[in-house]
Amino acid sequence: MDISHKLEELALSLYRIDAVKFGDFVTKSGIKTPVYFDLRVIVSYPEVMELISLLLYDHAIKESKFDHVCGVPYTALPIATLLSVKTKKSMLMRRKETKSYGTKKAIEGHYKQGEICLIIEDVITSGSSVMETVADLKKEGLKVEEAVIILDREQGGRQNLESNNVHIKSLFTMTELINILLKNNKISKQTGADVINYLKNVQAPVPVAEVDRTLLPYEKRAELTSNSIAKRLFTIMATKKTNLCLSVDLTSSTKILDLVQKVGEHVCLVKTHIDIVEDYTDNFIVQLKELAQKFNFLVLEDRKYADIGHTVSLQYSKGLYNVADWADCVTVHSLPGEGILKALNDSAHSSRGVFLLAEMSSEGNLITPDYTEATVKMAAKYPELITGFVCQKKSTFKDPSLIQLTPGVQLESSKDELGQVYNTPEKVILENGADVIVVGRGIVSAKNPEAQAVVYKDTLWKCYTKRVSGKLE
Ligand SMILES: O=c1ccn([C@@H]2O[C@H](COP(=O)(O)O)[C@@H](O)[C@H]2O)c(=O)[nH]1
Repeated sequence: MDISHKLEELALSLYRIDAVKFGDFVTKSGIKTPVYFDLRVIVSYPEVMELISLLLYDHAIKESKFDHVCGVPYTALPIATLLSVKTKKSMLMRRKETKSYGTKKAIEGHYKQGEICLIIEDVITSGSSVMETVADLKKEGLKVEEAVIILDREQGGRQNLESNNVHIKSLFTMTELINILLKNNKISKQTGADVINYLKNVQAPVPVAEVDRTLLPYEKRAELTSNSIAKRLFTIMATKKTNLCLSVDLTSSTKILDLVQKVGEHVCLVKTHIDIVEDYTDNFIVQLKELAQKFNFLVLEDRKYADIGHTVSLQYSKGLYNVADWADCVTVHSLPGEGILKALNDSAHSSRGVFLLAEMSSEGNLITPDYTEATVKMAAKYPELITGFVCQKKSTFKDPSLIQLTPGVQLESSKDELGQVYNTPEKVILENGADVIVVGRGIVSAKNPEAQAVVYKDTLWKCYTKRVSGKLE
């Protein structure tokens, strides 16, 4: 087969069926782009599916050694199916949805530990979707050495994956595809130039050490992170225009569900202390997760794990509460050392995250600046696990891909009788760098919690927009 001729045929087919579009688009995380790929449409064109599988086979996988293929959900699933049939290698399927409370596996299909799985994907941008699939396969003891891709958007995905020891073969880079369309007069020189300029801009690395993370909008920070929960949380905040986390510190499951039903639309995150719920049942979690889906918020279990790794892995995934099954993220102390992160990294589903406690809001707490610094250093080794820090100061960390979760917030500065220190929204967002703001009793104990949640939401969002627009006094 004349590969370059066939690749040209595929590029033109993708253009013809509208899998490649040019114009003013906004990505899921709010970034403007002049080109958009939607390869979901290929399932309506069997001749294009056939050409893709032929090219992937001939160009990318004929020489590869593997026991299974696994498509990244969802667009790549039918392509993986065709390649499984063509290569006579079995297919594995990764569930993208959260497991339904302990019954379903993340990877479906028959396999043995140590076998090699080849990944199939349609388009890579940062490579994070491929990495999520790789992480789940590796947790099952499978080896993943290679991913074959139709289109590489040249936005860091190849480098990210190669640095995680996943070798990439793609049919096209974005530049190669644009050049074919230009050569065949499908797009104007101006459109081609717009795409190339866009690529130059997005490829310019963000100098992490120099950037002031607090001036970047959540949309941009969603693009920078490799942590799947941080990406979702940044995106939810940008979409729902709220950075309010409700700390639902009530002891009755009915009261919790009732409050969350009322304020769910105003929050990006609901924080639980599951061990204070007096009438806990699995059905309570089912209902909480239904509300999370309905109102598009994530759930943080503020368990503040602080034991040796082995014990924490049991506390996290066993026992009455089975936190690993339902909490999108959990809080963890760094005090016991790295073993606690190793344990969670091994037992956590790839779409789970950790907020590490680097500072606390309570008066007289024993955390020192050295402890905080060591905590931040420890987190850097686990980028896929760490969503951010529970902390109080802007200077605690620099990385814009991580989230600052700040508790101890009420509309007026004050203290409670047990040493909790409250700062105002202005102080924590504009001065202290908070990204997600935890409010408990400020809402829960209000006469009208729903109305008070709206007041907090609006005040907090106003401070954030002031911060990113650079209009700081
Ligand atoms: O340093 C910390 C870490 C966690 N928390 C938790 O946040 C909420 C705050 O509730 P309020 O009613 O707004 O005081 C609570 O669940 C704490 O466990 C914190 O306060 N400080």
